[in-house]
Amino acid sequence: MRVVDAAWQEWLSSNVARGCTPGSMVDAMVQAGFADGEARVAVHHAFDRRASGPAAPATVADPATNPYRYDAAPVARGNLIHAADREVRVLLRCERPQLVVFADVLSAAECAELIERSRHRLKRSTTVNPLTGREDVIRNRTSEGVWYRRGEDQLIARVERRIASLTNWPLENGEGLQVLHYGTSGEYSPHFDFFAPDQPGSAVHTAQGGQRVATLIIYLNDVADGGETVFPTAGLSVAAQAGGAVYFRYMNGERQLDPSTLHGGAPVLAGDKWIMTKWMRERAYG
Ligand SMILES: O=C(O)CCC(=O)C(=O)O
Ligand SMILES: [Fe+2]
Repeated sequence: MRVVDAAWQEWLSSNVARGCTPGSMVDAMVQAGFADGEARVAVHHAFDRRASGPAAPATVADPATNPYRYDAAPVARGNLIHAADREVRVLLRCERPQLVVFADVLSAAECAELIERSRHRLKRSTTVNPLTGREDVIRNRTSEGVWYRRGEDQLIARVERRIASLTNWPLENGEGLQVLHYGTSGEYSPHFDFFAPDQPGSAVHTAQGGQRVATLIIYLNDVADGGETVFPTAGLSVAAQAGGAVYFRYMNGERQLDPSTLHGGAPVLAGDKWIMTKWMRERAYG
């Protein structure tokens, strides 16, 4: 008979913090050799502990006074990651900021289908107003987008399962996928994907699912010139190549937010650019 030792306690609290469901945790413990009743009690207590202590407030790290501590990212190690139904190649890993570039997340046919089905649904993109929390159309984000509900159809559901496996983050913690289109000269100036903790408008967005913790941007076409995803603080840019993707993680287990994940979409200099983005939350979303 197994006992809930310190290592299991640690496992329980980190899975509660990651937003796992009680059922999936009980199943995992039973598979590891715990009796069903015992697993249920341990999981129940782990959720109680979280309910009794408020989570530390999220804070933006400061390189001078409070540097970001890089804990282990959930993405698996290795050069090839088995992501549900597809083998995905790793092209580059960066530790500071925590970033991984992938090839072949989507097939050419999947990219083409996602572009075609999005083309007629596009709307001018908005940006969250940090003061009000409302979505505003602003000049520094010249793109058009469409949101897909989670699991909206078979293709979206399959891609979401693949992304959850690739990023090793629960599917339920993901926002709906967003497809974005930039025409020639379209761009998105540098910004953070997390909600600024000190801005009153952020509470509206974090009320459900908590903070954003990581982003996966998938490129749906090859951009003829320009349109890289740029990380100005890190001095890094990722070229848009159909089926490839960039993952970056900006919140650690202590709820620090990494300012070196500042990023944007560089102006498209020739042709157009299509991307699909998955934002991941601390807890179940939607
Ligand atoms: O267009 C890009 O490469 C970046 C897009 C982005 O940062 C976003 O949608 O949040
Ligand atoms: Fe972004």
